[in-house]
Amino acid sequence: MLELENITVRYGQHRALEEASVKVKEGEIVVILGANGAGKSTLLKAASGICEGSVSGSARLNGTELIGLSANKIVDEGLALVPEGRGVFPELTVKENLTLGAYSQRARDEEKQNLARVQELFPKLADRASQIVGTMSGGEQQMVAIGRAMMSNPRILTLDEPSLGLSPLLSKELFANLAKVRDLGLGILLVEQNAKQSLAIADRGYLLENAHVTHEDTAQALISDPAVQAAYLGAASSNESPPTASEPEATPKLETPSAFQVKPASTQTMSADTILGRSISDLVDAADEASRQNVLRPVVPATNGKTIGVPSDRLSAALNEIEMSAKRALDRKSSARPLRTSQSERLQPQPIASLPASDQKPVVIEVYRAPRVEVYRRQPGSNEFERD
Ligand SMILES: Nc1ncnc2c1ncn2[C@@H]1O[C@H](COP(=O)(O)OP(=O)(O)OP(=O)(O)O)[C@@H](O)[C@H]1O
Repeated sequence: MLELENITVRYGQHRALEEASVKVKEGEIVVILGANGAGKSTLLKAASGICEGSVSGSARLNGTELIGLSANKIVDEGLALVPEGRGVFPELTVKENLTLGAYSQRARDEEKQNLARVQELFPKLADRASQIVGTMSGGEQQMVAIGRAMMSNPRILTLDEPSLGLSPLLSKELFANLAKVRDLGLGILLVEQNAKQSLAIADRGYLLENAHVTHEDTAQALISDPAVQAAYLGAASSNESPPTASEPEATPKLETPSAFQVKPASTQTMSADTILGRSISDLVDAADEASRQNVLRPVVPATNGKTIGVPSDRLSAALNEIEMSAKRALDRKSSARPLRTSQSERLQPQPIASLPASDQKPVVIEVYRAPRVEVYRRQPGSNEFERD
């Protein structure tokens, strides 16, 4: 059993996780739900020994303390992580990726049996053993990532948002595969934004909000909880009935993969002012005054009551840049074409070649998924968006 107890993580002054406690038994799927920035990835990284922040608390796997061990040693103990973004080697073949997963001491002796188990679970990985992973579809690459983690012969498999970027159909296949992995007797700790599909296969779940575990229950109870429905299952905005635990979801009606996904906004969004500890306009005023006096002055109060000096030239340069960007955006807007009105026109991506000369730049759509920014580009003449 994996027992995470009172895990606290700080990145400098920022508390990303506060006394979080989570348990996962072998043979069960546990899902952690939470808004962007709640601390979900941090919890998985802390348990796996790859967290960049300072970690305290206890993470025991079948009684062995993991905190303080190296990442390799933790894999040796039987905890494997499939990181966000998969972490496969795209230039290597499927077989090479799987073999690399068996580097740990506990896996080397049983490499053959583990490979057979992975290939039985994912027959496609046997059929495509010599395919270069970078040429595979997103869903297939996710299969390789899970297969690679399973090659380390883990007791507990942790996965960070495995369905990210997958079409509804591929996500469905992924969750069905995770249920099969659980049925082999492995414990699965799953961090997911796709609450609906993950709760449908999970046994239990935790809610992580603003660095704290705020609720823990069976998957079925979470599905029926009106607060969970409103925050994570979109109950308020849809007439769909929530899924039933342990029953795979019906085939989604929408079979066309979307060009990109925007994650649901956090219900616990913090204002920039709160994070900075001072209002933005206050900072701008301070930068203004500092640049007039051309002196170095402390402008950002730290949470410990002291102040952090920010060179006035750097701050005003940054603010100038923000202001210039805003002006450029306004200029673009004022010279833009008249708005099109028909629904079908609005849904059609505008071919770049037909735009006026002033608009002949690649279209950039920024999708905010706090605290990160994902940039999607559409090349001239193409209707496809590519993530940077
Ligand atoms: N290496 C780091 N240095 C500084 N702050 C970090 C670092 N990694 C994460 N954080 C911060 O810690 C908080 C929790 O981040 P984390 O990635 O764990 O959130 P999350 O719940 O997984 O979010 P998401 O769903 O967006 O991936 C965020 O405020 C994030 O900005």
